[in-house]
Amino acid sequence: MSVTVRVPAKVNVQLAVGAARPDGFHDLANVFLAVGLYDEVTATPAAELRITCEGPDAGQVPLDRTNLAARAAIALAGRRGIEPDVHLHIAKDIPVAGGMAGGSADGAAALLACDTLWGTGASREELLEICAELGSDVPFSLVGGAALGVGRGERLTALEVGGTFHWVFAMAGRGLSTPAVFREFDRLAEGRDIPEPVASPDLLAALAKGDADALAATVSNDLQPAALSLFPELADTLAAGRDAGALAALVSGSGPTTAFLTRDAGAAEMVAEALRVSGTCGAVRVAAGPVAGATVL
Ligand SMILES: C[C@](O)(CO)[C@H](O)COP(=O)(O)OP(=O)(O)OC[C@H]1O[C@@H](n2ccc(N)nc2=O)[C@H](O)[C@@H]1O
Ligand SMILES: Nc1ncnc2c1ncn2[C@@H]1O[C@H](COP(=O)(O)OP(=O)(O)OP(=O)(O)O)[C@@H](O)[C@H]1O
Repeated sequence: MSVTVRVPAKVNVQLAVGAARPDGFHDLANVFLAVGLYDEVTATPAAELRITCEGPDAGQVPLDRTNLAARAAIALAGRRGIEPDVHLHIAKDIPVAGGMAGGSADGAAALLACDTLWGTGASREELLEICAELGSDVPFSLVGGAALGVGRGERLTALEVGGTFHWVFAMAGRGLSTPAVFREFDRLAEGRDIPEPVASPDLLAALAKGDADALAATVSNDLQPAALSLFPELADTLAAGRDAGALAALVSGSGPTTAFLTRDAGAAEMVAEALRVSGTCGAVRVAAGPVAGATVL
C-alpha cells in the first residue's frame, strides 16, 4: 500500500518584511497564493526511512534526514513514539531553491502522506503545528488557496479570492539561499527605520475581486532589492517580462525565480514565449492560482 499527496508551489503577492527579531527571524505580512506547479510525494512502508527524488532538479535535492520530507516523517513519528520507517519518493516539478517553497511543499506533503499511511489521525491543528516547526512556509503548503501569514509567516488567515490569476515563472540559472537574502535585507536596512509589516488593504481587495489589473498595481516584495543585490541579472529578466506585456513583474519570495502576472491564459503564453527567447533566464513555466493545498490523490 502507498499514499501519494500532490502539493502546489506558492508565489508571494505581497511580502512585507519587518526588522530582524532577537531570534533572527523577521516578522512578516506575507500574502501567499498557491499556483498550479506541483510536487508529488509518495509514502510506502519500508524497513527504514529512505528518500528518493526524480525530476529535472533532482540532483540538487538532499536525500538524507535534512530533507524537509524526511523531517516531517520524523516529527510525526516522534510524537507517536513510532519509527519513521517509510520510503518517501518525491516527484519534483517545483524549482529547487527558487523562492517557490518547493522544500516546504514536500514537507507538508510528506506529513499528510505519513499521517494517512500510518493512520496516526492527527487533527488539522496538530498538522499545522508540526508544519510550523518545520519551516515558516510549510503551513501554507498544507492549506493552499490564498492566505495572509503573520509572525514568521506561519500564522495563517485564509483569504477570499474572486477569480483565477494567470502567472508566468522564469527560473534562474542558480539558486539563492533564503537566509542569505534575509541577511542582505538586514544589511541594506542598516541605519533605516523599518516599519511594522502590514498587509495592503488595496491588495486584499484586488484579490477578493479577482481583478488582475488592481492586483498588478499593488503587488510588492520587500526582499526584492536584496535578491537583486545578490543576483543583479534578475533585473534583465524582470525587464524582459515587462517589455513582453506582463501587468506586473516581481521576484518570487526570496528568489531567484521571477513571477509575471498577466491578464489571461493567452497573455501568459505570449509572455512565456517572449521570456524563452529573451535569453535572460532558464526554464519558463505558466501556472494559474489559487489552487488547493496538499491533497491525497
Ligand atoms: C521568503 C519566504 O519564502 C516567503 O514566503 C519565507 O519567508 C521563507 O520561509 P522558509 O523557507 O520556510 O524559511 P524558514 O525555513 O522558516 O527559515 C529559513 C531562514 O530564513 C530566514 N527567515 C525566514 C522567515 C522569516 N519570517 N524570517 C527570516 O529571517 C531566517 O534566516 C531563517 O533561518
Ligand atoms: N524536499 C526538498 N526539496 C528541495 N530542497 C530541499 C528539500 N528539503 C530540503 N531542501 C533544501 O532546502 C534548500 C532550499 O530549497 P527550496 O526548494 O525549499 O527553496 P525555496 O523554494 O527557495 O524555499 P522558500 O520559498 O520556502 O524560501 C535546498 O537548497 C535544499 O538544500
